Amino acid sequence: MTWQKQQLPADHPPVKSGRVGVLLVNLGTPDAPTPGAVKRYLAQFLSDPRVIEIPKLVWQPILRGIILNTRPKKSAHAYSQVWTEKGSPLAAITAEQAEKLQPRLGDGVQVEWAMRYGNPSIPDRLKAMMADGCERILLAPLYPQYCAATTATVVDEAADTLKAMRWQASLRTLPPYHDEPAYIDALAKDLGAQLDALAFAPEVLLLSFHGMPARTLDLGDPYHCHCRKTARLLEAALARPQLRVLTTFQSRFGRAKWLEPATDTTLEEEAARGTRRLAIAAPGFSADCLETLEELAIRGKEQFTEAGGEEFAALSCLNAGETGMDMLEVLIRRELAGWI
Ligand SMILES: C=CC1=C(C)c2cc3[nH]c(cc4nc(cc5[nH]c(cc1n2)c(C)c5CCC(=O)O)C(CCC(=O)O)=C4C)c(C)c3C=C
Ligand SMILES: [Fe+2]
Ligand SMILES: [Fe+2]
Repeated sequence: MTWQKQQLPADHPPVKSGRVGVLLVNLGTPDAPTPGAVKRYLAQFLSDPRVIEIPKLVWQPILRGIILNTRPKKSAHAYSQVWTEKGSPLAAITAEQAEKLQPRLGDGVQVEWAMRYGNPSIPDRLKAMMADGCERILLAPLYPQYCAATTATVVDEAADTLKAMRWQASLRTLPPYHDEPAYIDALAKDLGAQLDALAFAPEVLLLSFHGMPARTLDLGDPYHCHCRKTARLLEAALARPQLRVLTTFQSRFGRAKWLEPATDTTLEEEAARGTRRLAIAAPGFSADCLETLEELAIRGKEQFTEAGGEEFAALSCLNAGETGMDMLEVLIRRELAGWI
């Protein structure tokens, strides 16, 4: 027992010590596919200044006055199309990733998962891990490509949680892994197998990444470059010269200019220029979610076929499959060096 622990009040719960924690974090999702739950989630998500970089006094009236009165109903309908028995796909898959990582890392490491927006929250999980004796915690934002709107805000939230503590855990963060051989090889293996299993031979493979306002690139966010590098390395690793590989950005939000080319317009343009068979993959998403299952697999298919395309396949993310879990174990074990 350490000196500090002997000073705890007599009624303090027992403190285990020396454990290592790993907290897997993904973006977040509503608790239910209903307008009310989606509104609560979007209010938190879209109030984050890392996500919407517009002065609060200008943005909050637009968010509260317009967006939160219109978007939740539309988004809830989209969520209801992909919702599962285990809840939101993003939360269910992230939970499964944590569950499968736990035995791979052994008893000395406690694996937990959190959502940056919604539940379970980062503060809730960090406090629970510390109560269980985790004195060293690896924060693992599951975003291969760094972006201030995703990676940085996870670190902010963890730091804000620790800010209120006298006795803090030591934190490390998993760096972006957009060009890690373990990630590129996992994608090439998994997507290659999915392409081979298709009933048709695609002419085009579209690699669709989540979009961002274009000005973030000028402001120095490496996200665009990370996406481009992932795409270039993945194309080389796939080594399918007969397949035309394109990179696009999806999920445009608001009126500002976003990174281009856009996934939806590219799907229409490809069909219009004569492409008949197309497969789409989303290598930037570590888990299937609304953006892949609804926006790409449902709406993307409609966009492509209505413009004249004939065969369309949306390939799944690495999720909690063996290939993806092997990759996560490699990346996380390396960050735990010296801790376990
Ligand atoms: C300006 C708004 C948005 C930015 C910037 C943004 C960046 C960004 N998002 C992801 C990953 C995901 N986004 C998801 C959903 C989603 N994204 C936005 C808006 C912005 N995203 C909204 C409003 C929503 C909610 C759904 C909707 O109303 O359309 C999801 C899926 C969540 C789920 O529950 O399944 C993911 C994952 C990245 C990686 C990113 C920047 C790189
Ligand atoms: Fe998003
Ligand atoms: Fe770039």
